[in-house]
Amino acid sequence: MTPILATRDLGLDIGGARIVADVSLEVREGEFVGIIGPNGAGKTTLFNLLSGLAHPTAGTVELDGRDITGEPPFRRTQAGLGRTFQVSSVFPLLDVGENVRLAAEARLGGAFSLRRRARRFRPALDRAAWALARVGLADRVATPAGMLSHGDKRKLELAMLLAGEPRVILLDEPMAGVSFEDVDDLVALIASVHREEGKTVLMVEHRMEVVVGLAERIAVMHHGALLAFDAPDAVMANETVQTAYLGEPL
Ligand SMILES: Nc1ncnc2c1ncn2[C@@H]1O[C@H](COP(=O)(O)OP(=O)(O)OP(=O)(O)O)[C@@H](O)[C@H]1O
Repeated sequence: MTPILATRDLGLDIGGARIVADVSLEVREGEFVGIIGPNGAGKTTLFNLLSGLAHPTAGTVELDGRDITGEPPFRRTQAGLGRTFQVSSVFPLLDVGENVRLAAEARLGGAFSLRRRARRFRPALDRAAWALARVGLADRVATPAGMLSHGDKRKLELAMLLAGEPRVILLDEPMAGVSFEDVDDLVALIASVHREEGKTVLMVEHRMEVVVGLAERIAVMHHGALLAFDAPDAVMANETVQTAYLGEPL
């Protein structure tokens, strides 16, 4: 079966430095892939290459078997590739509902408009309402996004992503900055989005215990290269991976 997302010998050199090197991976439709690796391993850069924010100096990116390497980010979003960022990307002064509506409108191809009358763009509103309910924020619709807790901001970002109806979602450290007591809640939400909405998920996450609990396969990056890409048990038993982490417990 054609992988839903694939990279072939993907590489990025900047000023002679090898940031991403020869990364070839195939992700199956509906799969949950965790991406781990030490700071500076190239995980976010890989996401930038997948989402079109960075252009590779070698190799290709394919979505549904189609080469999208030369396509800009918005075309990839329209083709079903959505992502979140390591740093929260909500509009803090807009309320929760407006944040999600703008995300839904962007996907439906409407021009951004905060003043658009509701009835003129019903589909975006409906989709936004569905996405907010899906992440459990329906009762916060009128709250300015900047006033949400970190955990709820992450849920809002997930709602903004879901409003765009992606088939593949790239989550860049979705638990970053979230307080300890909110992590379980967010992990459960991400797991249910994967399971119940049938989304293909790639998630960068530092905490190994979180990745192992969610991912069907784990990609380990080190110095820009893919060190291993396998089931969690196999990755944890992999000597090269253990050596790369210099004895850090995985
Ligand atoms: N545009 C750029 N110019 C120069 N160096 C860059 C650029 N983008 C990334 N790098 C470098 O490439 C390396 C990989 O960065 P990247 O942010 O992808 O790592 P990461 O695995 O996501 O790290 P972290 O876990 O800290 O977020 C880092 O050393 C970074 O400084």
